[in-house]
Formats: sequence, structure tokens, C-alpha cells
Amino acid sequence: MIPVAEALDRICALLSTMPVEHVPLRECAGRILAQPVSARRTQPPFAASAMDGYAIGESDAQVGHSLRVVGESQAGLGFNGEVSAGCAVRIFTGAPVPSGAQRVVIQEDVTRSLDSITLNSIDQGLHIRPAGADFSKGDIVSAGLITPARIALLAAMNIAEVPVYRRPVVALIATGDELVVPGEQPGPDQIVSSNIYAVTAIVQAAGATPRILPIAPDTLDGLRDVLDMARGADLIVTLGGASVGDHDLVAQVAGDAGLALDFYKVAMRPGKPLMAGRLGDAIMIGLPGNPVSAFVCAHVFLRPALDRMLGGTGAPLPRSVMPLTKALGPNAGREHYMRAVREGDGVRVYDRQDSSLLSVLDASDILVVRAPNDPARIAGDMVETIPLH
Ligand SMILES: Nc1nc2c(c(=O)[nH]1)N[C@H]1C(S)=C(S)[C@@H](COP(=O)(O)OP(=O)(O)OC[C@H]3O[C@@H](n4cnc5c(N)ncnc54)[C@H](O)[C@@H]3O)O[C@H]1N2
Ligand code: MOO
Repeated sequence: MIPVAEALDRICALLSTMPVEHVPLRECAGRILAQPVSARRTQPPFAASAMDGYAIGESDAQVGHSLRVVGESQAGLGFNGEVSAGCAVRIFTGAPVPSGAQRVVIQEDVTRSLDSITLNSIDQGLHIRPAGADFSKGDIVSAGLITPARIALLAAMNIAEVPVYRRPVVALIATGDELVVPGEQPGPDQIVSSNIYAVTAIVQAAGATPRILPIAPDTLDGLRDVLDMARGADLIVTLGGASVGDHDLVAQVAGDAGLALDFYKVAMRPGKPLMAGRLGDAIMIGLPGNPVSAFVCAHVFLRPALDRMLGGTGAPLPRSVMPLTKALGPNAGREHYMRAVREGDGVRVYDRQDSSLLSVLDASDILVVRAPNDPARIAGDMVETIPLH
């Protein structure tokens, strides 16, 4: 058994960043800009009015002055002439400031009668946004996370498509003769496959494209056939069949198919029988079948792995320290990821931690992580936590 941190390092070492593709802006939210891009235009492209009012020359900016209104500049349609002394041009927010004007007087400070205005007061602001006040042609947006704000910036720069890392295709295979898909009628000894849907949701939220394959039966041929269907995926995730039972065939079938196993078994609970390796052009991660084990492993390993494939660092999930609201017994030799719930500023670990209990998982909003051989803890002791949502 290897420690969790080493297992994650080894998974990340197997992976590489996905190839770059260009996608329209509406598809890039939350993805990582793979290369710097440069602005294709200057913004604003001209000196623009910041207010609705009148564009005038500076020499006319005197209280009591009356000026003749000689034209209009609106957003999208400027005034072609010159603003000469004694004249003003009606102007609106976002419109080009005509040549000869150095300030905009807001309309609240003016009395208008027919084609002239009288200036009642002159404020400090010129109310003009100079050309290039926001950015200039050639300015660089550096690689990194594409936030909503950054999408607006890219759009304003007239960049319609951006380079991002292609979403990895993740093939997901549930294994076991006992399983049926939700909605099917299970036989007397069967249950409904559940964990794959949680892992699929985690994969999707991480920005990858999940591909759920048919449930693989507990036969060498059947499992091989389903594994074959995973061809073309960037990451293959199996669920179950990872342990030591007579019907746990994943390692054997994947090995026959050419899996170069990198490691098997991690010193964690739940999640011990985890395996990972390279299978052809893909990486394979074999998750344990117990629903909570698969869920925890998907958080602890798949999320960072997908983050790395999508251009991130692949760093472990961030942890924060919180006080326990209820005592805990000593931990055994594996790092323990315990289902827990926030209570005020603290956290309470559920008593029942069996890795089959989805009702307890559903009631949890946080995991408490305990180091191997962590001693007994009392209420108020600080523990490490990972939020689930
Ligand atoms: N003698 C030992 N037995 C077991 C060990 C061990 O070290 N020695 N490890 C235990 C641990 S820890 C785990 S975790 C499980 C993992 O076993 P597998 O990965 O082989 O998983 P399965 O046997 O296929 O299934 C375990 C359990 O989970 C249920 N399951 C499986 N897939 C699904 C699914 N898609 N949806 C819902 N439930 C699923 C399955 O029915 C079993 O109940 O092994 C322990 N045993
Ligand atoms: O590791 Mo198993 O995943 O304890 O239930």
C-alpha cells in the first residue's frame, strides 16, 4: 500500500495535458486559456462620452455661456463635423466625442431652448473616456482560468474563439453481475448501480466529458468486451471488481488487454483497492466498488487528475481546519476520509462510516480527513476537512 499523496503524484505523472482546441466564447466558461491571446482592437476605439449631455470646447466651459447646438453624436453614429467656439454637439453615453470638443457637460447642468443651451454649472469631470482607456490592440490576456469577466474582456477584444485544452473523454464502467441500471427491475440477488452516477457527476463538474458504458458482467469475456468499448477515451474509470474476491477480475482483464499497472492499493479508508496504470493511449484508474469508496476516490484522485489534464496543477483538494463538535476514537493505519456535517463553525463526524452507506453520504457536506494512527480526539480539537459542496 502506498500513501494517498504518493498515489496522486503517480496518477498525475501518468497524465499529460490535453491537446489544445479552439472553441467559441460561449463554450469556454470555467476552462483554462491554453495560450496568451492578444487584443485585436483598441477599446474604446475613439474618445467616447461617459454621459448623456453636450460636447463642448474647453474655452466655452463657463457658467452662463450660451452655445448653439450644431448636431448630434449617438452611440454607433458619430458627428462628422467640428465643434467650434460657441457651439455644442448633443451627445449620448458611448458616442464618439467630436473633434474640437474637450469635455461633455451633463444635460442636468444645462437649460435647453430650441437649438441652444445655457450652461448652469460646470463640474470637475470631463466625462470623456479616452481612446484605449480599457485596452489597446496587441494587449495580452495571459493563459489561465476563463472567468465570466475574462469572457467579456475577450469578446470586447473581438476574439471569437479561444484556445483551451480539449475536454478529456472519460469512459466509465460499472462492473458486477449484481448490478442493474436505475429504472430496471433487479433480480432477487441484485441491486441498482449507483456509484457510477455520482462519479459521472464529479467528472462532468470537473470539466470532462463522461461516457457511461454498459455494466460489465463478472466474466473475463464480458469484462473484456466492455473494456474494448472504452477505446478512444482519454481516461478509463472502472468501478468495482478491484478487490481480492474470486469475481474481482478488473486487474486481470485490464492486464491481459495491456495495462501497465503503476500501483495497486492505497493506504486510505475507504478506497484501499485503488489501481492505476497506462492502457494503450489512455490512463486507467480502477476504483473500488463500494459506493462511498468510489465517491471518495473520485474526489481525492479524479478531480485533481482531470484538473491537470485540463491545464491546471493537479494539486490535491484544498483542506481547511475546523473544530470537532463531537469526540472521535483513534484512527487505524490508513488515512481516513470520514463523512461529516458542518455544525455552526465546527464539524461533526457521523458514527456510521461503512463504505456502503449512501444515506450517510447524502447527509454529509464535508469530509474529515484523519492521518494514519491519529490519536483519539475530543470536541474542540482541530481536524482537517474537505468540503463536498
Ligand atoms: N478479503 C477482503 N475483502 C475485501 C477487501 C479486502 O481487502 N480483503 N477489501 C474491501 C474493500 S476495502 C472494498 S472497498 C471492497 C472493494 O471491492 P471491489 O472493488 O472488488 O468491489 P466489488 O466487490 O465489485 O463491490 C463492492 C461492493 O460495492 C457494490 N457495488 C459495486 N459496484 C457498484 C455500483 N456500480 N453501484 C452500487 N454498488 C456497487 C457491490 O455490490 C459490493 O457490495 O472490497 C472489500 N472486500
Ligand atoms: O477501502 Mo474500502 O474502500 O474501505 O470500503
